[in-house]
Amino acid sequence: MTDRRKLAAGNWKMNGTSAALAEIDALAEAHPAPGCEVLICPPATLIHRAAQRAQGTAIAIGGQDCHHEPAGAHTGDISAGMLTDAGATHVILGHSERRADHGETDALVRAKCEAALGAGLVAIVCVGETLAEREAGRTLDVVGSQVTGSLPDGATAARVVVAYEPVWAIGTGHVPTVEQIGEVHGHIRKLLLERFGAEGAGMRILYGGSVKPSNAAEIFAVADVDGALVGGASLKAADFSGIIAALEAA
Ligand SMILES: O=C(CO)COP(=O)(O)O
Repeated sequence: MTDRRKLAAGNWKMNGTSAALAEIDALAEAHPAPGCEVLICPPATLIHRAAQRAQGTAIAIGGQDCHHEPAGAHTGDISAGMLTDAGATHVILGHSERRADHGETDALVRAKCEAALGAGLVAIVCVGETLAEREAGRTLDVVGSQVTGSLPDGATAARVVVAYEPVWAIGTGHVPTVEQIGEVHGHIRKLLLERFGAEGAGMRILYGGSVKPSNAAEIFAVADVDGALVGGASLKAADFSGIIAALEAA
């Protein structure tokens, strides 16, 4: 058995100003010694202050994207080194919203992942099919090629996490069945094992898409689900707390 430490990751997306930092305080108070890793990825404007607030707590702070180059003429972008400088330890890469809104390809996500690893960050690489792709029976092909194309050769269990987020489940309240989640997570695990061997056995695979306190326990009971990447339900400490509790109990 490979020991994979479970991870509850919150993706605040483009939500939150200064007042939202109080949620981090509340979360830290509710979980002084959680039985899983807890990560909050606030918008870039809050990373530095969030990291300061989280100091001395069990909560890690991450970014939601980084550029693939270390510095240069890239207006509006943020490098991996800037994230670590601001206090981040993790970064989400290749989220479907970035793939859709910013045209991010697997090759670009892979380059970003290399940059993140080079800066000492843990990279959470997102993959997932659209509804049309699922209905066409292409889910495993699509997710498989995203995993293959987005992960760099040097990926290790300690530094790379995969997040399976079906696009049609994000923010919709629609959740795949536990069988569907298990099928995709099992396929991702097989690909990771084939390519990375023991490192692939140790890599965490998170599920994301409409995870709530009410459905978290049944999702966490699925084989090869090592935690969650949570959007809406991570914005309020009370909701995220319920998901953390379900993961601790899993
Ligand atoms: O995209 C997600 C996390 O990255 C999931 O978002 P929701 O939890 O709001 O569906």
